[in-house]
Amino acid sequence: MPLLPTDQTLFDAAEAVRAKAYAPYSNFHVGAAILADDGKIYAGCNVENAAYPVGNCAEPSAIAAMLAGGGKRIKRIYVTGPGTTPVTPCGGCRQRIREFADLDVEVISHGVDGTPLVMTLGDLLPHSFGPEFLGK
Ligand SMILES: O=c1ccn([C@H]2C[C@H](O)[C@@H](CO)O2)c(=O)[nH]1
Ligand SMILES: [Zn+2]
Repeated sequence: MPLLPTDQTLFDAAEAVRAKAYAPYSNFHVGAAILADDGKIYAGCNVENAAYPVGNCAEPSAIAAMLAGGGKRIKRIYVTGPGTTPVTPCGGCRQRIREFADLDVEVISHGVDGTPLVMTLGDLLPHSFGPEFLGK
């Protein structure tokens, strides 16, 4: 199946930033593109480090870009990676997305050549802990 047509712009943004990923250690380049509540698209890539554990994923880069650019909430997020297998956010990133998205927000993942996998944040992170537990 081809891309969901209305998501072409988000996919293109994820792919454009994926080309800028700094991933010399894994050679696994990831891009993330957020459609935010302000209607803008914010993108980020993974940034690895010689001290492996301090590298970061694409999703927090995109979240940081959103906040820096004035967006506050994630309305939709696209994650792209190499190959044909959808790249779903890692566990830590699911929690990071949780901070800024409602549980019905769709997280769309796929490799550049693959079929999109559309899941809600609630599907990806069931029974989750979030800001409302702390009164936010
Ligand atoms: O959803 C994901 C999964 C992995 N990575 C990155 C982390 C690391 O740089 C590389 C290999 O795990 O891919 C992301 O950016 N996002
Ligand atoms: Zn991650």
